[in-house]
Amino acid sequence: MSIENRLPEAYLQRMRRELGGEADAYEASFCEKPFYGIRANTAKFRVEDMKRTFPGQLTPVPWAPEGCYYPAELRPARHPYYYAGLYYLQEPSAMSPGSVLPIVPGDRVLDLCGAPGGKATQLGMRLMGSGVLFANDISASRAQAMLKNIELAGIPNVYVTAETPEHLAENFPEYFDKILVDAPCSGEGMFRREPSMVKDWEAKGPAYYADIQQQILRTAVRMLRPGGMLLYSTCTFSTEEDEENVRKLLAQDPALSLVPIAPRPGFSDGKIPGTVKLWPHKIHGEGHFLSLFQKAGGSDSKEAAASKSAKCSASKPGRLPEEAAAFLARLPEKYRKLTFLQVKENIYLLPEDTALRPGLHYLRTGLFFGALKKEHFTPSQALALALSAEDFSGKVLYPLEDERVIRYLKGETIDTSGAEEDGPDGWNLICVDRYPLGWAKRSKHNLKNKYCPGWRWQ
Ligand SMILES: C[S@@+](CC[C@H](N)C(=O)[O-])C[C@H]1O[C@@H](n2cnc3c(N)ncnc32)[C@H](O)[C@@H]1O
Repeated sequence: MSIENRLPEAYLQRMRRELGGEADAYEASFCEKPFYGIRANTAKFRVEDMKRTFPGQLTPVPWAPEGCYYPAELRPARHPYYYAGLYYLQEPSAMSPGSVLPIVPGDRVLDLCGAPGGKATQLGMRLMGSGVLFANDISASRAQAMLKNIELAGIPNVYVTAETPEHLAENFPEYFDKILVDAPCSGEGMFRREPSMVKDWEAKGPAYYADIQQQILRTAVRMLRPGGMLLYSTCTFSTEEDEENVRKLLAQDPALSLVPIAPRPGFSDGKIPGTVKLWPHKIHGEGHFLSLFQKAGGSDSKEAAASKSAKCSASKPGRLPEEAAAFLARLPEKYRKLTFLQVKENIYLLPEDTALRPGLHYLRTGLFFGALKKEHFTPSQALALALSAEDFSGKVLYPLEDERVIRYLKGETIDTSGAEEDGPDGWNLICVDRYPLGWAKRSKHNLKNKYCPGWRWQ
């Protein structure tokens, strides 16, 4: 199909005007096939191990140290390591915002427009279990999809909410150290990969999104602590949505300054120095825009922000029911010292920052530890993926090539009679190599499958 038939006339005219001598290269990029990206979950799995898993098949994404390209025929989602949450499949350019925002363990991080969670899982992994990730999306159904990705990635220190930015801001004034606003946009950078975005562009256009983005950004800034940093990204090229929004935000809030993003291979300058554009005709990836801000006044420390919000923290919990307490006693100390929250039969282990606020729509409050049914405790799928094999004494380690790995992922009961891994009855963590997949309950010579039914290998 010709480029004129694929893209709206008004869009083509604008791009030809703006890109000048590069317009032909931009249009020619629509003949290329999309690029596929895989990002190591470095909280569990090193990039070198990922490369060894797919020998000779992965090549580095130049701007994202944890990212690689893979050939379409590889199908890494049909591999048991995918079910162990060891990597995430992500469009290569979409790896840039989560890699540029300078997250350090211990940070309070907000991903305000987070679903389906590509960047949220990246931010969460960079926290390495310390600090807290708030993963939010205005849409509850999209936030639900994000929750699954976060659980699969094994991120324990997380709150997942489905909230308006305004409602969050009322509850978390100047609370976060780092905020990502990966805003809804007109999607021009995705036209090659997702032609359906073209229809949305024709129906709404950049101006519609620019207003929403400005509103989201202003609200996000209210939640940024003095000294904190905010990354604003879109997957569009329109100046109205990108640089104009940067200018408006800087003009309306004197406390904000633009932090120049350090050059990386593949990064081109935006129209404002220090901002970044990724262009599909210059890189192997789709279009993106990035800008980084800092709020003045870093003297207001994290501790001060903590005391400001301490009055809203969770109330002191009661005692854990006996079976759940016995199970918790088998976990490492870092889990045992967490505050727990029981909501009906479900028990959650709250991040050190017990940032619960009444009236917010939480889909997840911390690590889902497990459920109690008639006093009996069942550990959760999320807990299995947050643990490492060393964290739990009762476990079965199957090598990758063992056919029982796929049988376990399909939900089958595994007969262990005569097998050397027979052990005491009770809960066992089933692992592929040394990476947890889920739970099974051993009874005599059977491992009764407790793998989450919705997650099964199809
Ligand atoms: C570009 S997508 C985010 C992609 C996501 N960051 C990722 O990497 O997977 C934008 C998201 O913003 C959400 N959204 C739209 N309007 C919003 C608003 N006013 N506040 C918060 N999120 C919003 C949409 O539901 C959508 O999931």
